[in-house]
Amino acid sequence: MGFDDHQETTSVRIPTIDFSDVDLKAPTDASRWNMVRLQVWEAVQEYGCFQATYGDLPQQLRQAMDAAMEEVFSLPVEAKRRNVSDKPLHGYIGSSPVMPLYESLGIDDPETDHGVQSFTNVMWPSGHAKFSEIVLSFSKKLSELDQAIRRMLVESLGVEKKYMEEQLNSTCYQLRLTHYREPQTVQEKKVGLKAHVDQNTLTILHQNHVDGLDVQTRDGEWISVKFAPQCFLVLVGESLNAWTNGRLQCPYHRVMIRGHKARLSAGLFAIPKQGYVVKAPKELVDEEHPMLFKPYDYIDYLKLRSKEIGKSVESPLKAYFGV
Ligand SMILES: O=C(O)CCC(=O)C(=O)O
Ligand SMILES: [Fe+2]
Repeated sequence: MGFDDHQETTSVRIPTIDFSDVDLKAPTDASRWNMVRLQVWEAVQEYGCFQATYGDLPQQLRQAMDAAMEEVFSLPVEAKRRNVSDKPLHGYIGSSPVMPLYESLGIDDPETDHGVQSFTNVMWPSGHAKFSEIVLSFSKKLSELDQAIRRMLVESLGVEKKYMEEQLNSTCYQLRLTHYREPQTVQEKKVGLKAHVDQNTLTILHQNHVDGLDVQTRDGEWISVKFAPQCFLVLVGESLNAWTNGRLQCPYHRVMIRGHKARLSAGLFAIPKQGYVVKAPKELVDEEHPMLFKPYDYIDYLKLRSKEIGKSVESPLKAYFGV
């Protein structure tokens, strides 16, 4: 599982859930909210992911985001290297010998003016208001979807009275922009991004028109995700797997570049805040569900992981913090 980057994919489809008529901020139609909540709950238990149809984020904004990504990735590498962060793995990543097609940039706090401005000013010292505006609107919309999905999950676990605030306030965001250039030679490996589980809480991914993301099922089969036009892919990460004491899957996924077109993706990552210790509520630990992980500091975990980038470990969180 997880290690074999060349195994064939199957035609099973991961579920698509329609958020279009769901009132995300203050649900007025409880029956619609509850119905979608159930679909979300079933999908994350079985697959740890689903596609979300989310018309509140207009197609135009997605296209603007694609154009903005093209523009930022076409900057000289010296400019991109100025994207640094004090958090491990949060800045520019590129020119890796094991993943030659992969290049990514990270924007911390992308749903705030301040976060976006700092990134934009680093990339374009004389400013780029249009870029900032697109990234900010895009991230704000996706963060609303993230909050609604996590509210649904906490309610489904039945711990909303005591832990809703904690769960929703435990995270900050990063927007990670990724460019996978087209393979230039037949010898060049087609692995865009090696199989991995996300370490953060929840990830919501957008891509340009080029597919390439594969997700692994519990049985070890790879599903090729065919993004529908209005869809985003929502993925559970290890921190949410740990917080729910293993009730949700956090699936392995990878990117394979199969054609001759560059792929772009923008993922909103909900990430445990600095200093937050990930620990399952005691209500989610019992005889039937013994505690799976020791409480851990997310940033400490990232530091450990960043030392072994490119290495495959089957259950990395378990290896470090398994009980
Ligand atoms: O580019 C993608 O679609 C996936 C990116 C991803 O899995 C990651 O950055 O963790
Ligand atoms: Fe990922």
